[in-house]
Amino acid sequence: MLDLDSLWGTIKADFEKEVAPTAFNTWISTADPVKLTNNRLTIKLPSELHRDYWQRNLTEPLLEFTYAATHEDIEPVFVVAGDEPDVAVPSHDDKPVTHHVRQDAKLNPKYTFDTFVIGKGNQMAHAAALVVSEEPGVMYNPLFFYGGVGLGKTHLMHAIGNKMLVDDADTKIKYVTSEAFTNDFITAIQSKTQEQFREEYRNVDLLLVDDIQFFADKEGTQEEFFHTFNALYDDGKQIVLTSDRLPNEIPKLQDRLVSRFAWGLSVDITPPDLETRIAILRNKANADHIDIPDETLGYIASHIDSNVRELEGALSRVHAYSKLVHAPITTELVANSLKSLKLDQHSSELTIGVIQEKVAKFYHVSQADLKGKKRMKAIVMPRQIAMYLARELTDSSLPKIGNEFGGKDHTTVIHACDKIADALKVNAELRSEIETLKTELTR
Ligand SMILES: Nc1ncnc2c1ncn2[C@@H]1O[C@H](COP(=O)(O)OP(=O)(O)OP(=O)(O)O)[C@@H](O)[C@H]1O
Repeated sequence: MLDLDSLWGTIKADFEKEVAPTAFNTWISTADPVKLTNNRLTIKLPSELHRDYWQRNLTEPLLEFTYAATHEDIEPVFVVAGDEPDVAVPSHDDKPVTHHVRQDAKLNPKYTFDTFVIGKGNQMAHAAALVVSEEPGVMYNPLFFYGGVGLGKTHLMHAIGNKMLVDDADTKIKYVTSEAFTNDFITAIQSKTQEQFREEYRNVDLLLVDDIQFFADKEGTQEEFFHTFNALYDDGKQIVLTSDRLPNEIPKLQDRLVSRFAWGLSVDITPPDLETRIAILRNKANADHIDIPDETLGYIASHIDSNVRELEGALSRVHAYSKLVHAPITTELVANSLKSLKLDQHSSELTIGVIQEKVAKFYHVSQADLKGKKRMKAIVMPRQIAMYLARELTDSSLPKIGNEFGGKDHTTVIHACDKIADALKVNAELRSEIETLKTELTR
């Protein structure tokens, strides 16, 4: 995330291109960004009139510009100079304790239970999250969410934290991705501040670690995490983890971690069905004040069935497009612009069969061999490449991919993907072959 000054510099430059010079001097130059915390950007304005103007006319472009600069949803908070005690930039000494806590937590305020749409694929995960937020450290510890990308694992994780903060603003929460944990740990070693690191990670009521599949292969980090886990667990503190797969499917994850993760509850999230996708779109449209008929929401939802992130992106593009062409959103408008709205890139157009055909031809093997059981290298490698590409380029689940390769188990697919991912790191020739295949397949 950019710092406040750089972010504001980018926003101002964007506004400068967008509005007339007089308007720029009147409204933009007089605005003073005072803080950026928890995805809330506080902007101090000289008068009520300025605030009204920003709220009515400048919020929409501001949201667009902040999103373009940060790839995050930043909520603007407008305060009028002199009105608001919170306006002054607090010195480190007078910051309320809760600010430290919230800032550390780095929770997205929009990821709450209220904004989460419950459907068949996430019902169980939602229920478990709710229980944990009400009675942390008691029932399901650790709580482990797993499933494909963009299906709401992070959202639910933050919802637990946000709920706990509502119940008690002093709750100490730490949210990190496994990569951030690893980086913090390495920095601590380099700067000899391990004590501080431990203090920071073990002195919390709730620890949220996202995407722990990236702990694979990281021996030292796993060791440290093991001790962090034990310290928190023994203290009755809640731990919530997410991953794209079950702990025992994460390669090179120490057995003692796998077994500890199994102490609590592991629950998967699967892609939403059509009704849930429509409900998610409806919620998002309402939240963002986008005027769109139900029929059109249904139309979009039927085109995007991969994940919720894609779904939200599609709605934003449709919204931006309707503003660009100064036309209300209708099914006709969307249907006529499928290409420019990137809604026709339905990933199911690229089937696993097509990938198999292309890979077989490229490596001079038969498609039947790719689906078969032969173990010689000349066949195993193309088979693994085809599985890898199926995982990368389609939205098919692991079991579905396994199925299309002659009924193989999903762990075989995971193994193949990991093998190729590892080989790609060291094998330049393979990198170029896969690039060529990808280009041909996505053309
Ligand atoms: N059921 C839902 N209701 C409302 N919004 C949802 C739901 N599921 C996901 N989303 C939204 O979809 C987007 C992607 O979700 P999220 O980041 O939680 O996915 P994820 O499973 O953590 O993916 P990744 O593995 O890529 O990190 C977020 O904006 C989130 O708010």
